[in-house]
Amino acid sequence: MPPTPCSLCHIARALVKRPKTGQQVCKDCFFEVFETEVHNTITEGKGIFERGEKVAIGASGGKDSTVLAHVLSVLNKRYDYGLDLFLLSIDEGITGYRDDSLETVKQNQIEYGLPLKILSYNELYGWTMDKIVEQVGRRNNCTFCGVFRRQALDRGAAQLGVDHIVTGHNADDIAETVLMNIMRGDIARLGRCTAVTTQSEDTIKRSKPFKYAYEKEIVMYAYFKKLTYFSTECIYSPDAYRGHARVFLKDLEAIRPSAIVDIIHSGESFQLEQSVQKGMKAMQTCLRCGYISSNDLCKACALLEGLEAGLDRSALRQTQANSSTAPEGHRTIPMFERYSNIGVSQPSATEGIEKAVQAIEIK
Ligand SMILES: Nc1ncnc2c1ncn2[C@@H]1O[C@H](COP(=O)(O)OP(=O)(O)OP(=O)(O)O)[C@@H](O)[C@H]1O
Repeated sequence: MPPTPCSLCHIARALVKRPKTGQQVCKDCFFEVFETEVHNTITEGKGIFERGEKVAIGASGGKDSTVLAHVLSVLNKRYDYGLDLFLLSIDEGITGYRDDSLETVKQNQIEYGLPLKILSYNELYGWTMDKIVEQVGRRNNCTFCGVFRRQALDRGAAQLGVDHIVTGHNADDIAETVLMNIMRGDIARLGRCTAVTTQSEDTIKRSKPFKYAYEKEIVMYAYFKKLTYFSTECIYSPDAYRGHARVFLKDLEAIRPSAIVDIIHSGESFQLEQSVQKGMKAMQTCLRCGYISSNDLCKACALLEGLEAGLDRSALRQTQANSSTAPEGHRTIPMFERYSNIGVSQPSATEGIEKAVQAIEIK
């Protein structure tokens, strides 16, 4: 049988069947179409970047963020976005996992010529995930890790003086999140989980340029480009609830590959009713560390208090009666400095409270 020609250039031999569209394409056309789709996500509407912006790529050493670092470097040059790119890695303190993947990031730093900053949970919170798992067990550890990482990325970005963080969340991740938010009835998160860029008051802008990139295509891209990435799963138990959504999504994808993008489109079409929006809490700054929070204590400080008190589950159930200072001898996260490198002063905790009060005041 003669070889199938590429359905895009019609010249070279088709070597891959695109998981997203079923098109049979040659390697070069696959690279081009993959990169162009990411470029389209980046430039759609008024675009996610501004010229001259300093952008931190959340780099875990895994396939998604490695491909993101590579593709962003390529597109930044090809389309002259004018971005100043950095790699930002969070060391969660997971022996035999993150220490190995960080070695991959260090290699990427050399390959892509991008400056790298590594910030650890240990220096920020005084805890490693190894220590946390020792105390709380494996069951709830993903909650701690997710909350701590989110804040650690913001703090790392502030230290780098960047205004924008991009992560390698892909189409599969986003479709899973839509499903999870529906299953949990988390309407507020459902309303914002499909946005390419999110930014609330006084938080660093975050974007997901791989919003429409299928995980399978990211793996194919990394494989054909021979990129160096770390492919081991986290050694601690995965998020069980997300695991169910993932299995369900993979089953749907096997029957109908467009299921992933269809679920994202469904998520995009949800609109929050005004009554839901009104019920959402105003933001203030955490009384213990100054990080943006909808309660007196941010989630990370509430979790730390739980850890310090030797409890495992108390933390997410924040009480409004929290004290404003850490108990004696207990660790406080260094005060959050949103603008540490660019000389703009950060609002004080009281200013944060005043702002929150103003936000809910009926005038
Ligand atoms: N330790 C970390 N340091 C910096 N960024 C991270 C870290 N962990 C995750 N991220 C960012 O969050 C994104 C989603 O993380 P997730 O834990 O879902 O990993 P993933 O889907 O396996 O991604 P990857 O293949 O990049 O590890 C990553 O692509 C990366 O941009």
